[in-house]
Amino acid sequence: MHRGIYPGRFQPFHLGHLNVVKWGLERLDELVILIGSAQESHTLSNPFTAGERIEMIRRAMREEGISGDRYYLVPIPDILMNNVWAYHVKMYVPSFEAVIARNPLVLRLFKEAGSEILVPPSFNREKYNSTLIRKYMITGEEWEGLVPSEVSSFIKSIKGDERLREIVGTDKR
Ligand SMILES: Nc1ncnc2c1ncn2[C@@H]1O[C@H](COP(=O)(O)OP(=O)(O)OP(=O)(O)O)[C@@H](O)[C@H]1O
Ligand SMILES: NC(=O)c1ccc[n+]([C@@H]2O[C@H](COP(=O)(O)O)[C@@H](O)[C@H]2O)c1
Repeated sequence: MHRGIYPGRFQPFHLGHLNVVKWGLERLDELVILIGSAQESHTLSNPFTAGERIEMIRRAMREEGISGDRYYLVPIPDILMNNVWAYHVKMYVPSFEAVIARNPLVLRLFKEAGSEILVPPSFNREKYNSTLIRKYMITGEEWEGLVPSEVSSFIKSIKGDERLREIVGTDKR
């Protein structure tokens, strides 16, 4: 069994993330999708709760035909000590050998903790990045095509784009 973890904030989960998951599952038997900053929600950088992120990712996996036997979803709150974060993560997830990331801090911390490092390619990063998607939700530009369709319908069902506009004060109601 070759298992890996894929940490991210997934605010929201987009098509770049989905491509990374598929890339990871071609190389690993199982993937733990680690929902980081799980304590965060209702802010400009982190509008969605951990529970909402779990739901959007599960729907995206189902839409893509990825079996629940191949992945876990584990939310983990941040801690104040980077030096022990990799060990903190190990306490909450099934045992793993590999880490998938492009985030330099995440790569550094797991390299120091002795994990195997897998760096995926950048999948259309200029389009597929959550900061841009959150910006489009605020300005009203088309963001729906940048996320799996199950993610856009879920976000609309919870009025997530409206929440973001209210948080930044651009919603005029
Ligand atoms: N389009 C992409 N292609 C490949 N890797 C990606 C892509 N987008 C994000 N990643 C990687 O996935 C991991 C989790 O990403 P994260 O949840 O921070 O998304 P993000 O789009 O970078 O979000 P934000 O803009 O809010 O920081 C990180 O290692 C990040 O580098
Ligand atoms: N000290 C810590 O708690 C610590 C350290 C490094 C990364 N993380 C988390 O890992 C996740 C990494 O994901 P991103 O690549 O989306 O930033 C984030 O949620 C980040 O906060 C936490």
